[in-house]
Amino acid sequence: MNGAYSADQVRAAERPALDAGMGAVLMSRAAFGLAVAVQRLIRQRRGGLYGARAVALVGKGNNGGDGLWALANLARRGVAVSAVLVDREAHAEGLAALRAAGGHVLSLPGVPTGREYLSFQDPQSDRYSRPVGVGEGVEVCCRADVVIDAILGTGARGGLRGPAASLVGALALAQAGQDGFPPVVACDVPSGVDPDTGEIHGPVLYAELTVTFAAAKAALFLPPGARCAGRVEVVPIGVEESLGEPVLGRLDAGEARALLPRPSADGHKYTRGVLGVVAGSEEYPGAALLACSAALAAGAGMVRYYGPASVCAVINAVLPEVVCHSGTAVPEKRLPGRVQAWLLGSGVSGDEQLDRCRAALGSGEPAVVDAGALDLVGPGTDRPELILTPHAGELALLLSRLGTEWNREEVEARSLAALSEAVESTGVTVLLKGPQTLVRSPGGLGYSQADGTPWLATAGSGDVLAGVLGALLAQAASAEGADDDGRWARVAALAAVVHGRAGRIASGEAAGGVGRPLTARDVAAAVPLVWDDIRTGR
Ligand SMILES: NC(=O)C1=CN([C@@H]2O[C@H](COP(=O)(O)OP(=O)(O)OC[C@H]3O[C@@H](n4cnc5c(N)ncnc54)[C@H](OP(=O)(O)O)[C@@H]3O)[C@@H](O)[C@H]2O)[C@@H](O)CC1
Ligand SMILES: [K+]
Repeated sequence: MNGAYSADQVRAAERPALDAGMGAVLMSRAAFGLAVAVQRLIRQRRGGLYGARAVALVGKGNNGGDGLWALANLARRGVAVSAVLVDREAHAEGLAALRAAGGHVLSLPGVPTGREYLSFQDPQSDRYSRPVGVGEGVEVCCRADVVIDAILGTGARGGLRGPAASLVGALALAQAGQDGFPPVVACDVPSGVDPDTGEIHGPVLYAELTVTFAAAKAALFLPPGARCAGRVEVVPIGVEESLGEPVLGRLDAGEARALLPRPSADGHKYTRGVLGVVAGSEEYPGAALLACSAALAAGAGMVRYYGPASVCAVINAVLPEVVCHSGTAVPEKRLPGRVQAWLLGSGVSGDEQLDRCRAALGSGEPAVVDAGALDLVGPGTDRPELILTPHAGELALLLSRLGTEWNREEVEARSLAALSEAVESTGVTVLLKGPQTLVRSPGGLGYSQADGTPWLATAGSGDVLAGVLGALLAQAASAEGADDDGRWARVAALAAVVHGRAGRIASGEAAGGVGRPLTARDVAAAVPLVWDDIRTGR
């Protein structure tokens, strides 16, 4: 499985090698991997390295050291390279290597440029670094073929400060406003992003590629930081065996393939999982239709629908496979018919549907709790088999109801903290919808999935996800074994994979296209194709 690790975990894994005096070896492996990735990018853009220009923004620590060594490597291959020093110190050996390879050294205002600075780095040198203002720093970057962001890595605490913040702030404006801004390659993590939480404090550059060492850092899996990271490439540096368990997992195609349910030869519709759906309302019948079609498409053995007679009529006109029950819920009584799992809340409104949701929740089976039913889950519920599926705004409302004031923007800015608080307060599993879908349950590993496409942000898409998750939950609940702490989070992560991939199929991206608009119905229709698509392991 792909996993993401905290800065402390990576530091601990590096410790034995550092104690054995291998720090320089680790850095040379990291810098070499970074240089190779940058060369590849330059070749894609210009065909060759000759005449190309690379600039690195260089901080005071080892992240800056990686950038300096990578520039030295690029200089030896004919690339014209410059380092822009943004702090009062720089990695001494890296700086010496860059100078020896013929690289230029520029420093920002507030960064010493005179002999006292150089004497700290290189007592023999009579060369001064050239002072540049923020404006010239921006121009130098804009003329480059690639900008390497090597200001802060796993040693970052808080956002960029001082000269670095001024330069990155100005570059971020240029990047936002200028089509021809060169691609940015982030060294280990985008500077300004907290490596453990993905939170962004202050200015930050959007990278096309992040080259990260030993393993992905948690920030590369967590919004909003992950959105600044672009594509992520992991460069092994020889400490990977010591990393231990990741803090966040990501199901890859192979694992998703192994987890996707398949019917057994002697199975029947009941052993394949019966899903009870309380969704939609007279006001929003479409949510019920989408949820039921997605559940059928994701392989539920049978779908029972519970709701108003008018919605039952709509469903049966389009989906004759669904067994509909229009009776109202009697307090304290089970809804009729056996099910292995529930999908509750998508598009529900009115007391009748909420009573049905309450009755279903009281029955003890696992359930997807979406939209209108989220209000039914309170503090200390302590049922990991309930999977809540809020978006950022709904999670903010849930947390506020549980006792801490949050708004949507705060959830988006601190998504891991928000998710963790919801899980800890309620004791249920939570799937936070978004470009990176985050999942956590009270026990076991959390997940971050990024399988979809921006085209999925369309009305009804959440109802389809809820239907897929409901069907997978019913199938997981009726399957033998796999009764471990992590099963609920794993099912939720798998649903995110299926939904995301169905979106990429419906948008044409899975077949190599550039993407096209889709409807939630298109996504539901593409769900069964995921079983084939995932077999190719792409
Ligand atoms: N260890 C190894 O063997 C290997 C490490 N590798 C590489 O090293 C990177 C980690 O290096 P690192 O530990 O030197 O930290 P790094 O991120 O460069 O920060 C440096 C200093 O910046 C400062 N600082 C902090 N926050 C700040 C802020 N907001 N604004 C301004 N300054 C701030 C803070 O100093 P302080 O301010 O506390 O004096 C901090 O000490 C890692 O990401 C990878 O790229 C690879 O080569 C593989 C081998
Ligand atoms: K960086």
